[in-house]
Amino acid sequence: MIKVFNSTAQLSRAAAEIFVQTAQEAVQENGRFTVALTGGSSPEQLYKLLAQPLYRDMVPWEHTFIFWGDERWVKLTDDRSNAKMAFETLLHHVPISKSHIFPMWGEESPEDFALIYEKRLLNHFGGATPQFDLILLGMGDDGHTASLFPGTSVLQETERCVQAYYLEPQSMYRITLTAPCLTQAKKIVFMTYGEKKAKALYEVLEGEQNPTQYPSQLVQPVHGETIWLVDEAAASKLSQKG
Ligand SMILES: O=C(O)[C@H](O)[C@@H](O)[C@H](O)[C@H](O)COP(=O)(O)O
Repeated sequence: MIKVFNSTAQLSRAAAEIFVQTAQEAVQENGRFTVALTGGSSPEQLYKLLAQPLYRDMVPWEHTFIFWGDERWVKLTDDRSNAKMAFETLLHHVPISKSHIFPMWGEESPEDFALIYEKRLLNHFGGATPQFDLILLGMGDDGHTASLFPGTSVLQETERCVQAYYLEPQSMYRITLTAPCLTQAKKIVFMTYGEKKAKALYEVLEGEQNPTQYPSQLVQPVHGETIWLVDEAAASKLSQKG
């Protein structure tokens, strides 16, 4: 499903409403809400909205569990950290227990921590395949999502749920949920806006199947649904506009 908005404010409000509704339904059905946050700049408005009383007071934070879809392998105090951004815009401002928040970073090596995070996920899901109630994602102007970047070997992963690898172009380690893990989600929401994303969004949604070049194409939920929240600029090359 693709929803096109004429402003990022409207797009972020729609994302906040989906977050609240999904959280309430998950807690009603299963007693808890497990969500993976995205990094980058696209979700910042959403996180700030969720920290405002209007939305904050509708989320069952005491039954909410926060993971991440990916992370840059930098300290949590580093401005490039996805977790730092989420704490500053959202998590420091809502009544959620620190024991319910699982930053995707540790003192171990990135490869060792990927194994630790994977075990943490499996424990959270009782040893079964992790199935998030909601995964928030962004998309880069090259069509990457989470830290699934074009042409990287992590795109071929079929078993592991979490992988860490050195991303040459950015000269940094990245750690990410893999495609097999993302596709198990019950609901995936992409937030993508800006003219710079238009070509990649067209290629991902309407172009040839080419997930190595456009990794966002890998995110096809097995059981769940994908909702693309986009603005008019990003949707400018699409024929089908929701
Ligand atoms: O760690 C990250 O950078 C994100 O997880 C990444 O996948 C992001 O969602 C896209 O790069 C889009 O980034 P923007 O929202 O800043 O355009």
